[in-house]
Amino acid sequence: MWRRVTSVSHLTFAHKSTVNKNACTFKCWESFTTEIPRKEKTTYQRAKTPFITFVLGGPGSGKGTQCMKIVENFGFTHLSAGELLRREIASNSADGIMILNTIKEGKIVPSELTIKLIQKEMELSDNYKFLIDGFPRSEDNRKAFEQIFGAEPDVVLFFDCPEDEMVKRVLNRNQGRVDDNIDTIKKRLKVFTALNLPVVNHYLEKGKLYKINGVGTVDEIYKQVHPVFSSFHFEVRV
Ligand SMILES: Nc1ncnc2c1ncn2[C@@H]1O[C@H](COP(=O)(O)OP(=O)(O)OP(=O)(O)O)[C@@H](O)[C@H]1O
Ligand SMILES: Nc1ccn([C@H]2C[C@H](O)[C@@H](COP(=O)(O)O)O2)c(=O)n1
Ligand SMILES: [Mg+2]
Repeated sequence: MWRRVTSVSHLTFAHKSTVNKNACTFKCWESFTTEIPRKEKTTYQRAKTPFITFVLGGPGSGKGTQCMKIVENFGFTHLSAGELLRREIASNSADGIMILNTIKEGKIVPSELTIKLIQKEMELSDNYKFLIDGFPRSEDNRKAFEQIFGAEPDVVLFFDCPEDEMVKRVLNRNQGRVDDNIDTIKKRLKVFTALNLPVVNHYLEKGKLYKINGVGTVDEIYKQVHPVFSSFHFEVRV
């Protein structure tokens, strides 16, 4: 079952909170068993209504891991903003050096650039269901997306995970990422608290946020994620 929760005090983490105190009255769906309120019977179909899910959470909170399971079960196309940026670095494009330096510093790449990469992938895809992982990372990302796409996400997943667990996972990841070192992780966590939590709160206000407890095994966490999507009516691809 999903219940609407009214307190966001648990979002303050170890840092000084940027959470809006008024957020206490906002809507947020938090799971405690597997039942979930039925959504309106909108049918999502390519060329008519793209179904957009933003996937938020701190570094190492498990966004990419859970996205793989959503793809397997619901046929979404997974677009990781970080992965698109890393691909851009690898392609030696004109922006590559700037992106690399920004990522090394744990900072956020200019919104227009990231959105351009996301938009290109969406246009190349014949799918209509998208997981946009690691985006929006800031209010600037969010506003620029809404302005350029003229659309808001249908669902926002937020993986809520303690910092010590996130640090442990990132340091054990072993994928050769330039930002998986303790100095950059500390910077990424600060940026997450300062810039990403306001985005989380924005979607909390809008009643679009599904807060997932990011602690547990991959399967335990996915048990909270699955009912979010099984409550929607996706049409068979045309
Ligand atoms: N529930 C879990 N328990 C233990 N380890 C996990 C869990 N989920 C993911 N991991 C591992 O933790 C690491 C980080 O996970 P993942 O890459 O999915 O995080 P992320 O949120 O996408 O991070 P980033 O924002 O840095 O890309 C990976 O090595 C992954 O295998
Ligand atoms: N919207 C985004 C997403 C990512 N980045 C940069 C900064 C992140 O630290 C890095 C890695 O992203 P991740 O793979 O952890 O999602 O990519 C950004 O600037 N803007
Ligand atoms: Mg990731």
